[in-house]
Amino acid sequence: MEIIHVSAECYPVAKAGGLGDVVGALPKYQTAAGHVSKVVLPMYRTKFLYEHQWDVVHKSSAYLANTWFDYTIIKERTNVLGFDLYLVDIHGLLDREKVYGYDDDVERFMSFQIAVVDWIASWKHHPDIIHVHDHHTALIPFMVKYCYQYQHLAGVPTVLTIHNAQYQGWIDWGHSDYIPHWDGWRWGMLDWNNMINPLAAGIRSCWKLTTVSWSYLQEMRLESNGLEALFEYEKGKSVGILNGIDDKVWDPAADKYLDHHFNIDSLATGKKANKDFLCQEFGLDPNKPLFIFIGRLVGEKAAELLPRAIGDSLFYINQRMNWLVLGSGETHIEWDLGNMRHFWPGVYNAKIGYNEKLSHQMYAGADFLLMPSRVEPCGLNQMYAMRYGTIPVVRRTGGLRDTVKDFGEPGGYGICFNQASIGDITQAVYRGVELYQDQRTFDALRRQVMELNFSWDISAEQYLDLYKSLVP
Ligand SMILES: Nc1ncnc2c1ncn2[C@@H]1O[C@H](COP(=O)(O)OP(=O)(O)O[C@H]2O[C@H](CO)[C@@H](O)[C@H](O)[C@H]2O)[C@@H](O)[C@H]1O
Repeated sequence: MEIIHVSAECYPVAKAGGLGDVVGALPKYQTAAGHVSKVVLPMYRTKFLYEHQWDVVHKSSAYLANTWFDYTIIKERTNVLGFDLYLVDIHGLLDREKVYGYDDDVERFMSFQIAVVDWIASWKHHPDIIHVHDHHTALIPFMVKYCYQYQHLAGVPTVLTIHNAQYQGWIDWGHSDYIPHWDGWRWGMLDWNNMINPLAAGIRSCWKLTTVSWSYLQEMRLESNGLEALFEYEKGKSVGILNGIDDKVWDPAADKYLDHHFNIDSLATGKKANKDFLCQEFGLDPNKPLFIFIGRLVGEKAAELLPRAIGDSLFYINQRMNWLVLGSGETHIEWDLGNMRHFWPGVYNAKIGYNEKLSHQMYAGADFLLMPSRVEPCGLNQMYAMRYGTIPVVRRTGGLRDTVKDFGEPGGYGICFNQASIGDITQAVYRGVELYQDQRTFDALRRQVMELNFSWDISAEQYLDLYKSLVP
């Protein structure tokens, strides 16, 4: 089967969060299973671009409204990632250093999608599946169905995976001409609350809709930033498939970012060596349990609760733990978390920014990982943490609910709580501190989480079954 993934991110080419991890891993597993899985993403100016060799495979032009733009498709020469990787170069629009965050993001991702469809439309054959991810690529299912010039692609099955329904890519109706000439009777497929809503258009136009956990699929019908009724309406074509993790990249026995490798047999010494390193680097106490947070500092992750929750847990639990935070996001949260370093020297530290290497070192060296998320479609951090013998402390929501079971329940191994509140977080931290004192139980749980299998093998199979149901 030939599958084309179209995405804004793909690790290690360009990653801003979990989307990059998924698109960097799933195609690898699909290719290993004997399929042709291709990834197409914008050509940003990233390190990966300059460190690899590329061949030009297609050059053409298209319109964005009344503006004619040239695009070039280049392909990585050696298949270094384990699948075919294509980048779309649109000079002046896509060739920037960051993935998102520019004033013209609408124009950037619109022209990217047009170029991708225009390129696929020029092929002599049709791919079996076009698989798009999140709102940046969600207009593609609409375009192949309803844009006159791409009508011959209308029979190609499209799958939309929603990694995060909070962001929908809203476009003003004044820019409806950004979409190549389309069947005007279909305006209702694009509209949601008097705006063009690319995510809503993708949900309506795609053949199958998937989300990255079963629980998130249910939750979206109740809370999805305005699209609740649509998810309810389209439930017949919706499926929840839990993300996996790339167990080659995330392997404590071979992780290229770690100085001290370990496996389940050397868990105690390996974790200690990594923890000692972190504590030394960040001026923390290696004899106390180390709690970490890694992620985007935004409301969805309940990140604005962190300063109070960390402060309260240090105060009320008598500084019987250390904290290390890695993240970037809203400025006031960054500022609060950075500033706290002066109040809690020796037990708290934070690195504000994005740092892939440090994130691996933290999963390896920590005792507990906190995820108090308000919304968590799947969550990868908790799975990475467990693979590195770190106990997850999570709010019961979305994929966190599906992957972590409280150690108080039969067969459980993590710490779970219900509310994204200071009280619930502090209480959960207290349970962690107490658990750490009971070294036998704590060690047994660390072994248990390391043995859990979150590999992509199972989920990749589920995607293939879904594709097969669409291909004649
Ligand atoms: N400052 C920083 N420095 C280094 N690394 C950092 C970092 N901040 C985040 N990361 C990394 O980014 C990834 C975050 O992945 P998540 O899945 O937890 O969240 P995200 O909300 O981005 O993804 C969305 O898509 C994914 C994929 O489907 C869903 O799992 C998730 O629930 C959904 O919100 C992890 O690899 C993490 O280590």
